[in-house]
Amino acid sequence: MSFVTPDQRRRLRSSIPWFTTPDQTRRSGPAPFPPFATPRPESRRLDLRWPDGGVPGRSDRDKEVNVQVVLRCRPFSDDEQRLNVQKVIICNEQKREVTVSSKQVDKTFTFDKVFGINAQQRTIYDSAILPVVSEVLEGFNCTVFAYGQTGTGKTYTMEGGTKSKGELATDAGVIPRAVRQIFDTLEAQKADYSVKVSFLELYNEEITDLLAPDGSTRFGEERQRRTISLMEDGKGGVFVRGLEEEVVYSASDIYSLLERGSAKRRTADTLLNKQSSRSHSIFSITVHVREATIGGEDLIKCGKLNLVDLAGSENILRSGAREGRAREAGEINKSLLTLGRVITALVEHSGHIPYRDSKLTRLLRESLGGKTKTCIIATVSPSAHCLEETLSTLDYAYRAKNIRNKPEVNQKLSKSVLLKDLYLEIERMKQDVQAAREKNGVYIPHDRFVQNEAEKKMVNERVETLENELEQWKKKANRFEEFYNAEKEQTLNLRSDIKQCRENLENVNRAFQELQENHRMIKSVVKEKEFIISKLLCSENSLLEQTKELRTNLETASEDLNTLLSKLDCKTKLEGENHELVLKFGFQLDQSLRNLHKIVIESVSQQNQHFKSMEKCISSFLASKCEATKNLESRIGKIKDSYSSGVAIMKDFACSLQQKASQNIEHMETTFYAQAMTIENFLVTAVSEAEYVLHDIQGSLSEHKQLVCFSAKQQEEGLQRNLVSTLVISKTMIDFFNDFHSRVSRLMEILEENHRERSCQIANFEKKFKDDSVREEKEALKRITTILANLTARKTNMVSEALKNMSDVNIEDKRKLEQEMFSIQKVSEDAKKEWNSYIGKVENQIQEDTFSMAGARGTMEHILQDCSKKVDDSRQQWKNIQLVVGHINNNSTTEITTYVEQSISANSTALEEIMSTSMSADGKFSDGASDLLVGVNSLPTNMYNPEEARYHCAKSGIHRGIKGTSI
Ligand SMILES: Nc1ncnc2c1ncn2[C@@H]1O[C@H](COP(=O)(O)OP(=O)(O)OP(=O)(O)O)[C@@H](O)[C@H]1O
Repeated sequence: MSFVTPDQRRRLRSSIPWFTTPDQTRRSGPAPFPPFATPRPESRRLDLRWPDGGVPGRSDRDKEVNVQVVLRCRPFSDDEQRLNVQKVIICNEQKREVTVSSKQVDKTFTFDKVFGINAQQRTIYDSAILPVVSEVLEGFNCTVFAYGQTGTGKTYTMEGGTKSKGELATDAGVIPRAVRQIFDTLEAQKADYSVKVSFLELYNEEITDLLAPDGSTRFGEERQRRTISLMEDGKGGVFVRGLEEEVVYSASDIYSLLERGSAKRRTADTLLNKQSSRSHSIFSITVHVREATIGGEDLIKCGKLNLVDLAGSENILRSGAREGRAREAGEINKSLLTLGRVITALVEHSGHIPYRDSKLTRLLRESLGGKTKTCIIATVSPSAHCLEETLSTLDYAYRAKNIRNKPEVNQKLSKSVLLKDLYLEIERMKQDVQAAREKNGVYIPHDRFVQNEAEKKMVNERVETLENELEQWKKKANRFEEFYNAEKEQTLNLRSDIKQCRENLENVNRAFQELQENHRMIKSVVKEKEFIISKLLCSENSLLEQTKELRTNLETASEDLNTLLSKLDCKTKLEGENHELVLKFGFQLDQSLRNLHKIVIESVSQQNQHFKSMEKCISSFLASKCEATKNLESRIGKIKDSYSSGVAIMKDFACSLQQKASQNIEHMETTFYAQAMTIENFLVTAVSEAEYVLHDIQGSLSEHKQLVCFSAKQQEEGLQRNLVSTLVISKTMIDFFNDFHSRVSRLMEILEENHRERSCQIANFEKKFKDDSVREEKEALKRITTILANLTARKTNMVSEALKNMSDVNIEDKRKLEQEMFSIQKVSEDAKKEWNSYIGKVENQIQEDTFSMAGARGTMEHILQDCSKKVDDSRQQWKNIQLVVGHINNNSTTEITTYVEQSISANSTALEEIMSTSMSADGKFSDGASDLLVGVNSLPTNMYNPEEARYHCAKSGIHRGIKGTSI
């Protein structure tokens, strides 16, 4: 291999992949790697080795690491000191905490490292950046970027204060220190290496090459500011087409390039920073290190360090930016905003990360969530004036801590591939030189060239845009395809799951429906029972009401009866009064008769006197007088007879009335007694019937209760059985899984053991091989030709022996694995069998349960029918009772009314009879009295002779009768 010497230093113009691995570089453009340019041409064996001695290991690939975030607080500027600005930032480097403390806020943030105002550049570099640069030399791609408000020391941190080409100044920043570390390490390792650098600026979304040659030609300025384009590499990465990489041979080379590039950076004087960077800059150092392998072929290890100095976020008002500067600041803020959105999306694991929204995020894509190791240096000001921006920076940085990258070691390249690329590049350059020398290229006027260039640029841009779009579409299509496939797979899985679920659901639904049905039935039965009971209670209540009503009616009837009895009493009283009246009348009559008798005696005595005086005179008239007396006597007898007959009639009538009334009362009493008895009997019957019905209902209820209890018990038993079987099966499953787990862990142990054994064997083999190689090399020096054959044979034997051993081990492993698999299969089979038996058991159980439930349902239906029939019967009975009670009530009312009416009419008839009898007696009496008066009056008063009358009386016996009456 021929190395290029320092005097062959030249610029390599290439299409440089951005933040990508060398294999991607190879694909993207011709001859991307410089020849090895170590200023020590002698070839040496390298001491540098990959940790795993080869391609990056699986563990490397899978390992995710968080983005490291370092916070730095700058000291007060002179102006701030002069104005005595309040300090709001307190840094605790030990605790790695930074506290923002002011009147408005008091907030503490923790970072991976925290550096206060007194932190030196060297301290920061040694503790935060040095490990990162070491990783670059191990073959990783690493990025360090500074982020913060304008004027907080990003450029100071990255580049440093004073620039010196020789020794590092104390305030030298990250870039010069990293360059120094890289060269020092490589030199110390005496490695064959090549280092190249690039320096680009991103200003207003345009990329310019800061290392492009100065305006040596008249188109210099134009070339200097010529924008270059960012291209997609088709594998998710980007590369900057036309960015020049400068091969460097020493640290001082880089310093001068850095100085040159920095001088070209767009800066401006703002209120917050006298030399404020108005663009983002990316300084990249790519290191290639050659290392020899066992096979003798050289491999090239590659690492890349990207040092990013972002333009400061700024408050346009406070930075005093106007017009162009304000637009510029707007662009800066926009790209930083996109960076913020990317960080947020990464932290929140959003499906879409908006990398494509700005060129800055496209360039930093691999550093944020990619395969690069990243360290962010967040810079803040201690000043209270910057509180808002400081908080925003701290929030931003704090969120960025959660971004996880998957760093991967770059794949090593073989020397031959590298050489091929270099030859191609040399060939292309030769052709260029030849064309220039022979002047057989294309020569056109400058204006046309500028025009053509402009057109080319436009076309390029258009192509780039179209390529981007195409790439995007392709990506989208891929995404959709992936999504479609995933969806398809998921749909299939889901379908089978759904099928399974449906089956399960159907089973569960069936069981649930059955249970629901049973529950519903039981509920309805209970409801019906409740309804029946409530109805019975209602009817009982209404019966009680009716009974009460009946009692009230009876009471009313008995009151009526009492009234009737009192009326009868009245009537009896009236009759008594009548009797008294009759007696009085008889007494008065007697009195009258006595009076009459007296009068008659007086008359007789007078007549006797007359008789005596006129005995002689009226003796002639005695005959007539005797006749008249006889008539009178007969009339008096008649009156006496009629009077006594009247009294007897009255007495008979009163007796008959008395008899009738007592008969009536007796009749009524018997009727009422009979009615009361009927009602009582009826009530007794009704109550006994009701009791019977209630007893029946209670019986059926208790029957139901028993049945429900029985079915519940049966269900409980079934569930218990299910539970037991579930427990058994779960225990079996747990046992199975435990067994499975123990077997798997045993398998793992065996595998690990095998792995260890194999590693051990390999290491032994390697060691042995090395020892043998050294020994054999020594021997080979002596007996190169003869021993070479033996050596080869021995090596072959050794290799075959080792291979045999390995294959034996493999066979053994396979056997063990097969054994384990067999046992696992057996366990699975057992589990399957148990599961099937369990399913059978469960099915039988369910069938039994279903059968018993059907039986219970039939019985319940039967009982319900009985119950409803009984309820109908009882309803009918109660209706009958109602009718009978109504009938009895009506009858008794009618009978009582009739009796009362009859009694009233009988009473009135009796009264009428009494009246008529009394009147007829009166008439007869008055007739007799008048007759008597007439007879008395008809007697001759002048001829009355008492002697004659006495004579006549004596003759007729009247005198005796009168005397007897008076006695
Ligand atoms: N840690 C520090 N020690 C001493 N001086 C510092 C420190 N940090 C920053 N400075 C000074 O502060 C000023 C602004 O720093 P610098 O230009 O690096 O800020 P910046 O963040 O890059 O600003 P911008 O975003 O505007 O470019 C400089 O004069 C610099 O020397």
